[in-house]
Amino acid sequence: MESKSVNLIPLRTDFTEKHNNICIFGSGDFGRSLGYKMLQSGFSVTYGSRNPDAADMLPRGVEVLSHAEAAQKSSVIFLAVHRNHYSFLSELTDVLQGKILVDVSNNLKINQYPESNAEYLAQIVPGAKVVKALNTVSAWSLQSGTLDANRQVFVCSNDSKAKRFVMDIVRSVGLTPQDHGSLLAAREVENYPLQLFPMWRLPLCICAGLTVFVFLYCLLTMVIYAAVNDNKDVSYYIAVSIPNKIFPIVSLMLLALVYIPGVFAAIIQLYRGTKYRRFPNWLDRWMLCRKQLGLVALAYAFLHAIYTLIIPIRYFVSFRRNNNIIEQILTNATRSKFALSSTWRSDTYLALGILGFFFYVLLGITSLPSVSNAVNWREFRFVQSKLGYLTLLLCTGHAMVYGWDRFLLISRYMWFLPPAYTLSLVIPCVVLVLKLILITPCLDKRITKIRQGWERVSKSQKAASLKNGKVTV
Ligand SMILES: NC(=O)C1=CN([C@@H]2O[C@H](COP(=O)(O)OP(=O)(O)OC[C@H]3O[C@@H](n4cnc5c(N)ncnc54)[C@H](OP(=O)(O)O)[C@@H]3O)[C@@H](O)[C@H]2O)C=CC1
Ligand SMILES: [Cu+2]
Repeated sequence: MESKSVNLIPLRTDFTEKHNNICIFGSGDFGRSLGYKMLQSGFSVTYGSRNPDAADMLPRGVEVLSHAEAAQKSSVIFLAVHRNHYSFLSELTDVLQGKILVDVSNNLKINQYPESNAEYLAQIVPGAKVVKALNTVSAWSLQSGTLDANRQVFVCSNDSKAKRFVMDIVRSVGLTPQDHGSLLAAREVENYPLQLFPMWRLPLCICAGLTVFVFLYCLLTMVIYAAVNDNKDVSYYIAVSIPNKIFPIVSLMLLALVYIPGVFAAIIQLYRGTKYRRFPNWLDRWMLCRKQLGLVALAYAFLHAIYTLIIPIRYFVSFRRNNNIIEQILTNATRSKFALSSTWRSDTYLALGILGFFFYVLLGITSLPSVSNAVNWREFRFVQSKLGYLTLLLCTGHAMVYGWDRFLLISRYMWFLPPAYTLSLVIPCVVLVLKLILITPCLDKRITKIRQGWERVSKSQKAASLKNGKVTV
């Protein structure tokens, strides 16, 4: 509600008469919504259209003229026309001389043309000051006012004055302009709306790959093995039992994958003796998608928690339990005594799971922009690193106590394959052991020094600098 009232008040009042009039070429969806928004914000709007008389769906209170007439009414023209129709502008080069021409266009594919639409426009109308803006805002959100998700407007131009002017207009309609530099950046800006979750692709692919792998592993060792060896049909495991193995196993693997690149980075820096050299590309990409990896891991942990809660109400579980009791009554036998060690084991396993899940959720919450913006850098690092490792430790402990000594029992190896839970322990154990080594005082001190800018000078570098007469410390 508040955002709407802000949108209605012009934030800048020093526009002159001519500046206060905005010209829009094109009376289509975007042109219409933009005009509506401009009117709301206190600007007067003139449309340039091929058929001024036929443009009857435009907001009330606007003027509709031919392109040439409309252009004369304002010093800034928003071009709400698709790129493949820009050719009509070549006849208007005289009237567009010195005008600010705002390119709002998008393409259908990433890097569809050799040059950006804005650069192409600058070639067609060389006398105009071309500014790229507003292409990341949809016509629908402009008109309906649901701009909360995409308030940011990237603006770029070779003319800094024109760029500032357009940024002021953008601000006046309640959006947040972001200076993206020269027109060279237009290509990148035009690609933004076409990208589909770019940071999520790698984490989702890794997650999908691991899910398929663990599913096949469980299918083989649980369902197919039982069918082949014991002639038993346990295919119903596919609905709940196997997913409840996949979710915790993949979740723990993904959580470990969040922390392993940090460990690799520290090892690389220690080996190189400097932080002033780029990491390999694969490591950079991996580091950048850690948050997404963590969130996918959290989603799987959630599913594991829900699947675990429904275990007591499953038919097959209650059937087995009741059958066991009935059998004991009929044979008048007590099969098992209360085992203290098993009680400890199961309680520890559950407690570690609950605590691990709690910190998991806490990590997820602190990665939300609204929360991470409210904490300083040190607090953020504390939560993401220290609490992150604590979560990994608790969850690894949870999986270890769950499995206990099962990995030692040969009867648990189906076709020589270890029990599925052991798969989840490999990466976390590697990460935790490496981290333990890295936090030993001698290595920790060295890494801290490197991260503060210290560099190890190699013998050859020393010799070279001595040769050049330089003194190195
Ligand atoms: N729709 C959206 O949500 C968004 C659109 N954009 C961009 O805004 C621009 C306009 O999109 P949109 O409004 O959806 O498209 P429309 O097809 O709805 O409108 C385009 C307008 O361009 C004009 N036009 C069509 N053909 C020609 C031609 N041969 N010569 C001159 N003018 C012509 C017409 O206006 P008239 O009849 O008055 O001349 C027409 O209404 C595009 O570049 C698009 O990429 C950017 C962000 C979001
Ligand atoms: Cu669990």
